[in-house]
Amino acid sequence: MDFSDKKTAILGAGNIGCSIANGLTASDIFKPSQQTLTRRRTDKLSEYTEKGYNVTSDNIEAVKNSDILIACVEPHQLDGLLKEISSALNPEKHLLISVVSGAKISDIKKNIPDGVAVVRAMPNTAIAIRESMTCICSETLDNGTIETTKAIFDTVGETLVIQEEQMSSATALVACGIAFFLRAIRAASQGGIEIGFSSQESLAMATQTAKGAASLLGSMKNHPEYEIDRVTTPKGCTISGLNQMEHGGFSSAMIKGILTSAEKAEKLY
Ligand SMILES: NC(=O)C1=CN([C@@H]2O[C@H](COP(=O)(O)OP(=O)(O)OC[C@H]3O[C@@H](n4cnc5c(N)ncnc54)[C@H](OP(=O)(O)O)[C@@H]3O)[C@@H](O)[C@H]2O)C=CC1
Ligand SMILES: O=C(O)[C@@H]1CCC=N1
Repeated sequence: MDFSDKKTAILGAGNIGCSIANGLTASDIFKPSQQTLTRRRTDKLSEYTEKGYNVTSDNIEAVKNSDILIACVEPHQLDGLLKEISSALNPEKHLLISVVSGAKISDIKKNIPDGVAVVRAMPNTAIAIRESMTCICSETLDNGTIETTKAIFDTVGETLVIQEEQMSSATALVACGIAFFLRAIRAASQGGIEIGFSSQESLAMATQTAKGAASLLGSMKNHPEYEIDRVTTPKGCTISGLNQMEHGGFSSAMIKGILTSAEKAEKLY
């Protein structure tokens, strides 16, 4: 899909908003000059002004100058943003993509004019380096909005179209998930320090090992346990370490954390 004559507005350019902007620029699908970033404290976006993005605190101006709007404010800020931009929304022109956790399409539609296309997307911060997993949903699958949204997010990682009922689960597994795996890498590097590596060495070793594990699954398409079986030499040290981790609740802690995050995501808006 060609977006060369389209413009985007990231409404609420904080952590995920700026990550999306960086990813879209890295993918070359939108140049910085095609992207407007908004937030109230625009001084915090000076590096983006320098890179050629349009930066403003005026959401209405951003909406009027753009085709694809990506709402990236915190859940409690969403209604205020939508009420503010409502009069500038044009059903013939705009596609509104919300990455806001917990806010359903029906919630969003209450605050905007009839006919404006609304899609929800749930990316993660690895979108900045085009390695996101992004889950997408819309009310209807036949109006082209999913295709457009997918075409955009396909350039910055993998995408999966899901039912809206699964969106809070996707938030936990995909969006929060980045933090969970980062914590696992930190724990591994702390273990590495205890067995004799410097902090720097240990983090580099844990990071590359985690990357290798993820790439193995991505390339070989095997189940993790199949790849684990190839590491656990009988009577060896890997199975001793794995079993010790399971006695400490490793898998259980990850599963319970994901359940807790999914429950919280459902209640965020
Ligand atoms: N962080 C993540 O990894 C992910 C977050 N999400 C969702 O994305 C949303 C944003 O999260 P996150 O980036 O972490 O939060 P941040 O607080 O970092 O970003 C929100 C931004 O919105 C700006 N903002 C608030 N009100 C307005 C307004 N009226 N007009 C314009 N800008 C406004 C804030 O800046 P200022 O105060 O200067 O206006 C801030 O920079 C949340 O709904 C979250 O659930 C989804 C997926 C992943
Ligand atoms: O922590 C949060 O609520 C947001 C949603 C997913 C990632 N960050």
